[in-house]
Amino acid sequence: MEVGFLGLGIMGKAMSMNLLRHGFKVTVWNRTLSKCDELVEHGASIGETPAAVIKKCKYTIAMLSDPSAALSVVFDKDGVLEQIGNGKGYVDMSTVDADTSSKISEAIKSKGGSFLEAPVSGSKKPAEDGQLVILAAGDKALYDEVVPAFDVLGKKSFHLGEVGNGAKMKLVVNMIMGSMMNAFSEGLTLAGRSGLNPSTLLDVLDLGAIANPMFKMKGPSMLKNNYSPAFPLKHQQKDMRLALALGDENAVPMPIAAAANEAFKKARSMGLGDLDFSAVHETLKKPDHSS
Ligand SMILES: NC(=O)C1=CN([C@@H]2O[C@H](COP(=O)(O)OP(=O)(O)OC[C@H]3O[C@@H](n4cnc5c(N)ncnc54)[C@H](OP(=O)(O)O)[C@@H]3O)[C@@H](O)[C@H]2O)C=CC1
Ligand SMILES: O=CCCC(=O)O
Repeated sequence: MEVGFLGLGIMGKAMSMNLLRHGFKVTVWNRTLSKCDELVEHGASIGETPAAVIKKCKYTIAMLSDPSAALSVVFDKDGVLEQIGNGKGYVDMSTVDADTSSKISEAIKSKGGSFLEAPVSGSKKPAEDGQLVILAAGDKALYDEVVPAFDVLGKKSFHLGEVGNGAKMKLVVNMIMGSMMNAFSEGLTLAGRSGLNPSTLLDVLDLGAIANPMFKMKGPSMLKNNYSPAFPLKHQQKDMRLALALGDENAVPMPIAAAANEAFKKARSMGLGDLDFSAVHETLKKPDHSS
């Protein structure tokens, strides 16, 4: 199967590498074109623009940072819309809001192409290992056609109905995750400041009812102040912002998510946006008055 891939950031690189490893022919494009080189070393071809990738491939996947990137790649000069048409499918796996996804869907369909949104749960390691959870919605015929790619990228894929449902599901999941990360950070800090060993807290948590893979994976590196990015904090804050907007639309009070969003904003203001989202932990540290 031949696929195009637009966006080779942390996730896009791991996902396209995985497709290549499983025998897919992959044509890649990235805004910073030099990021294509490593993929080419592993057998990928390069498309000079998103339009060139769409022209070459029957199916194209996108994995871009945010709504403005997702819209730009479709609507701008040399973008997806210039070459999409009958018999071509576009699968946007970026995390965006339902409105953005619907705008892209309408534009693609108006040119005769088919569209699927398919954001994912799971981070860098699951992307490398093909263990993502795929939250697809939109054209069911396209979904059925790209299942072989989803089977390589993920451990499970859902088709959630009409366009927008995948985006909403993803935002709800990440809203919960961002709130949990803040509670976890507060707990680690409280343990340390009140004279407990935070490492022992990790062991206790892991044996109880709130044990989860995120605490287990992130806890030890947070205690070492290691925030090497798997899921960049700026993207987590974008997801909190979009989830809060969904809460506004539906009149759902979300005081916990709102507080978590403020903490992620504070972390961004401290210059931590490109670090892992667990760097929100740094917002709780005492300022250093030693100098
Ligand atoms: N990292 C993670 O754990 C997960 C991330 N996600 C979501 O997946 C998406 C990608 O995340 P991730 O790979 O971590 O992000 P990165 O920041 O690593 O990569 C972002 C990608 O978007 C591209 N991009 C940004 N702005 C534009 C633009 N205006 N026009 C064209 N391309 C642009 C970047 O290009 P360039 O290289 O030129 O900057 C890069 O390829 C996001 O929506 C994120 O929320 C979902 C699940 C997990
Ligand atoms: O959007 C990012 C999700 C990260 C994860 O599910 O571990």
